[in-house]
Amino acid sequence: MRAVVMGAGSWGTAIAKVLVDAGTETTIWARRPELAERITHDHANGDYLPGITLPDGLRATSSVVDAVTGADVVVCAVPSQSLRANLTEWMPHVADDATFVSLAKGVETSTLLRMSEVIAEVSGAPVERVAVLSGPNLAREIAEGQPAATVIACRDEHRAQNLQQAFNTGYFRPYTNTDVVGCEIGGAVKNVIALACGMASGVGFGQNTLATIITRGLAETIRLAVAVGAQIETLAGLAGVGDLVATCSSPLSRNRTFGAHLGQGATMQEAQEATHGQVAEGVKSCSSVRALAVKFDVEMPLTDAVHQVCHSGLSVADAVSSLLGRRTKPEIYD
Ligand SMILES: NC(=O)c1ccc[n+]([C@@H]2O[C@H](COP(=O)([O-])OP(=O)(O)OC[C@H]3O[C@@H](n4cnc5c(N)ncnc54)[C@H](O)[C@@H]3O)[C@@H](O)[C@H]2O)c1
Ligand SMILES: O=P(O)(O)OC[C@H](O)CO
Repeated sequence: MRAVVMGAGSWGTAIAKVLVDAGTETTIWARRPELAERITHDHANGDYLPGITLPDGLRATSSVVDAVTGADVVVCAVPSQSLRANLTEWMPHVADDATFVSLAKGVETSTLLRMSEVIAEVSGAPVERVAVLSGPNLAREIAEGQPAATVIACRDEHRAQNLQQAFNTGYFRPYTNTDVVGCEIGGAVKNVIALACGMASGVGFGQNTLATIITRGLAETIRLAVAVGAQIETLAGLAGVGDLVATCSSPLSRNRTFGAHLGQGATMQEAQEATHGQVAEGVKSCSSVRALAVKFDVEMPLTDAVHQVCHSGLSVADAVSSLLGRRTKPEIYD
């Protein structure tokens, strides 16, 4: 199996290292030629993963044709909102029977499509050739070889099992799942909930508040996921609660960090600047997740609040008051 990782940011680079460590022949595509050079010659990607030594076996290129030609597995490692444009550019060079793996955690704002749906639409591939990799996987920890597990979801179980072998190392353990919808909704919504946790910690609230946001965030994630067609068990797994806890708790999370700046009183622009323009997917996906909730008639108060803070100028303090001022209700309802 020959894999190509399209995108040499934090997660693309870490997952390319995983693939090589798993014994899979791997190329990584970087947009900038100088970055491809550095990965090839210095075995480093200091912009995204400073201090990490990449394996000698990892080949890097900035040529799309060179990267994609002959690849059996195309790993899509660019941000959600730019996946469509990037993939459109790559497609003329992708093999007819290639398998796609999406790493992106988001919902397209212009169409409300999940990333696997965007890939199927742009590539014309049947959904059985599109997989998703998602779990509690902060790139830096994986690149350091810290133990973690993930989920590889594909409607074609046999394809998921082949991918499982291609990504399996002594420190990175993939489980298979056929519930692509559950994994994708879990991955997209946890970024929004991590923004809320960041806001709370930025304000100075403690663990009770964070646990409340994580738990109620999981409740609204499950409501949406099930409405869209997911299995509830998936949300109790690595791509649901696992990723939610990791992202909401870790200072390494870009979404949580972005939210923390807002909680400390920064404007959106100041938060962007403070996080050096790094991609916090939830900032855009809170709009598309909220729109999906409206479409499926699902109540998502935390997502609503994050959306209003990020896009309607609501202050974090007013968002807190409005969340706590809602009518009281049972913990469990449909
Ligand atoms: N970083 C993590 O810990 C992590 C872990 C799991 C999943 N993810 C998900 O993986 C996806 C990629 O994340 P990442 O951390 O590698 O992001 P990143 O910002 O570190 O890197 C993004 C890569 O995409 C490239 N790119 C191509 N077109 C782009 C465009 N139009 N705008 C911006 N970048 C463009 C960039 O050059 C860069 O190489 C995201 O959806 C993220 O949610 C990230
Ligand atoms: O840094 P974040 O917030 O994009 O989160 C990274 C990963 O998705 C964690 O699994």
